[in-house]
Amino acid sequence: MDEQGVKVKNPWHRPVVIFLAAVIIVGIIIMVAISVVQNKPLHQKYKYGIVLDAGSSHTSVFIYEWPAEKENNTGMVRQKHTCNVQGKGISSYSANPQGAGASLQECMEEAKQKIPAHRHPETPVYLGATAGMRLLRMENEEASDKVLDSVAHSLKSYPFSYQGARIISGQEEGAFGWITVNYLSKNLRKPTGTLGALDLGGASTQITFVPQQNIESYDNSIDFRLYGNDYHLYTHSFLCYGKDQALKLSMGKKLESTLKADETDPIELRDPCFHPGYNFTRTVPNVFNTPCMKEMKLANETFFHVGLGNWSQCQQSIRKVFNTINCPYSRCSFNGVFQPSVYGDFGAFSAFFFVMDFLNLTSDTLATTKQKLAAYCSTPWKKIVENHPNIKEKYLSEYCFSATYILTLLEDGYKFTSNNWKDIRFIKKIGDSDAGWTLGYMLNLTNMIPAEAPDTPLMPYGGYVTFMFLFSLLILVLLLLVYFYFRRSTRTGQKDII
Ligand SMILES: Nc1nc2c(ncn2[C@@H]2O[C@H](COP(=O)(O)OP(=O)(O)OP(=O)(O)O)[C@@H](O)[C@H]2O)c(=O)[nH]1
Ligand SMILES: [Ca+2]
Repeated sequence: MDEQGVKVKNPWHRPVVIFLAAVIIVGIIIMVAISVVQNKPLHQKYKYGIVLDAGSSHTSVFIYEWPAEKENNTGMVRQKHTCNVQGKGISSYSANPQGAGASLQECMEEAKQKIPAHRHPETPVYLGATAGMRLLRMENEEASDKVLDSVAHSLKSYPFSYQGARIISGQEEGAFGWITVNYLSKNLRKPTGTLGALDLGGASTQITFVPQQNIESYDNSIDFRLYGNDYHLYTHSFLCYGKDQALKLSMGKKLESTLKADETDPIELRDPCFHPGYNFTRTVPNVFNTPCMKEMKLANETFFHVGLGNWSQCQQSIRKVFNTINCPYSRCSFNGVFQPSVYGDFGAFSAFFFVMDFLNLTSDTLATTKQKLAAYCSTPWKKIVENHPNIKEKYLSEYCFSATYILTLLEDGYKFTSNNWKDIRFIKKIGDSDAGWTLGYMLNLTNMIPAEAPDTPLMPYGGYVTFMFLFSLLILVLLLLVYFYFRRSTRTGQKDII
């Protein structure tokens, strides 16, 4: 047979094959491109929320953002921006309530810049005040109402959706801190354990965790149903046991035992919680100007606060602020408050972190922590100042007291031991969001954590794209294999004929 006859029989004519292959490849590219583009999350569409944390020592403004179509998924809300309000907390404006509202202006203007204008009207803004305002309300309810009115008036003047300014309860503060850390750690939709929350503020401190034992007091129990799981939480907030109020309590006790009411000479308060060589003149009313203590009338208006730098004596003096005598339950932390045994891992944030991080004590054993702290406390004040020229002296002078207070609170108060000390993680942030009550508060008020788990798509977006890609690749490989197979068999046929 001649060559022409063979050519006519060959169905795999080159141009046709190239054309077909090109069409298939282009088809596959289009298919993958469409699947990517069509299913891409619309990440331009973000929603926003603003929460003001009006703490006892200062106010912070938190701006959160989340993809509009994924608001019910855990871990989707993230902190976009924070702004620290200049000056002290809003409770310090009791004598000048208008000043409280005015103090928020700078940070609220910043919020206007950070959030796209077309989202302003739908962006909720909440203000929650904590222990500083709880104390002011105890002292002077009219003044605390005026301060709240002032901040409410100020917040309403912005183009956001004002949702209220109120004093949150200690239970809320503890529970929302727990929700925040577990939401950010993505613990809430998994069967794994949860993270307890330890928050140390200036005026109060909170402990919240899922206990193994029964909760014997109604006030300390709080229930949540989140993403289809039930959580039975233990929580307690100790008013007056934030680190600033605890310092006053501790100094007040020392003053009471040192000073006599008829004393007229300038007197010295020799304090083991401050560095040797530290000497500062303080006024007596400045220690007792808190509803956390009974006022003490003293002849002296001022006293010399003199440091001794003795860690173990400091701990002895701090123990006196915890009352461990009366416990009407099977077990207590202190001051007659029920507490089950601490259980599981804990995230310890705010001042727990600031203090332990500054002293490099976030990852030591309890014994090493104590040794290092003892050495730090006995370091002369002059040397401490030399070593840290850029830190405010007020903060710097208090680290020995604060860290000793933290150890005593955790060990003697909450009953952590050297065995479970490693379960405490000193943290500031999880991902890029701060640990604190504000995120949990917003998630709760915007119903962003549903009680039941939302339906999930059959396949996640990433899995879908990968599947489409691999499947297309498989088709291409098969086509190529078929092509080469036929080409070979055609050639073999030609040879046979020749
Ligand atoms: N060393 C140090 N201390 C800080 C820092 N920020 C805040 N503090 C102090 O740490 C303590 C606790 O601060 P926060 O957690 O902000 O307390 P708060 O929210 O104002 O107080 P509460 O209303 O009791 O929660 C206060 O005594 C603050 O003065 C910091 O960056 N470094
Ligand atoms: Ca706080």
